[in-house]
Amino acid sequence: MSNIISVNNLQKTYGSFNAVKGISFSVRKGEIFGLLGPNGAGKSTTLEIMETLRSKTAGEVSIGGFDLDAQPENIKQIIGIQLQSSGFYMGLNLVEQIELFAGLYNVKVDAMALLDLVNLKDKAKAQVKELSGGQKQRFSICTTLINNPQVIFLDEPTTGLDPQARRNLWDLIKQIRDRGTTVIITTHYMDEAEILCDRVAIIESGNIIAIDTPDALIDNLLASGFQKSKESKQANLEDVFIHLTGQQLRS
Ligand SMILES: Nc1ncnc2c1ncn2[C@@H]1O[C@H](COP(=O)(O)OP(=O)(O)OP(=O)(O)O)[C@@H](O)[C@H]1O
Repeated sequence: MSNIISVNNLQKTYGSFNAVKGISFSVRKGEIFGLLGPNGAGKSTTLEIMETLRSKTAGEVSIGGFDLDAQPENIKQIIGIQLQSSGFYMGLNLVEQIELFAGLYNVKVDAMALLDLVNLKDKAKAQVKELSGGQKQRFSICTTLINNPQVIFLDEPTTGLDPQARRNLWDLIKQIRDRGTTVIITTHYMDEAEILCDRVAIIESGNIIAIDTPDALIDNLLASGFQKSKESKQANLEDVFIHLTGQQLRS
């Protein structure tokens, strides 16, 4: 698989504080790539630099063959960025929001088809403030797709969602990947990363300390002699919750 993103020796300092300390990684076309790490590790900073929303201190970034320093406008054309609720316009319904963004991108979209993809067709005439948390997240992911991007960036997309809404969102993100879009995601949830991500980079204090498939990282840990102190059960409380509250998609 060819690389669609390449980051080389990326650094970011805020005053005298080194938030990102010279990280390098590549993202393959069509994969879901996770940036994992504790609070303050530098995930959002890295993501926002790639999204052209934040300046970098040093290093090179290329996306879709375009150089971040020389061709940021070309990069903007081929990426999709997730807006938070505050980025939406009051008083417009979902279809109108999509059409507004499409106008800004100067592209034509089938708003209903996009809403159908994220299972929000029945909310077409609703306003963002009338959506549940999970529906808001699905709509915000929907808006990343308006310009038919090659890469989308999702910053902690499932934070605050209930287990079913999270699983629905995972299915949606996989569906988007399966359509050929590369997905970069940050998350604090390791179960999410394990299920969703093709590869992950673990960032700590501005450095990448591991990068691989979740499977390979787990196998490496086991090969080092790691053992859990307690045998784990075949199901957990989340399985109980999902089983009791039903698997159907919430609307
Ligand atoms: N605008 C800023 N000015 C100064 N320091 C900043 C700024 N933005 C981020 N930082 C610092 O840079 C470090 C990395 O922040 P960043 O938001 O990238 O971390 P993160 O891994 O996304 O964390 P979280 O998981 O909490 O979102 C943190 O120590 C943060 O305090």
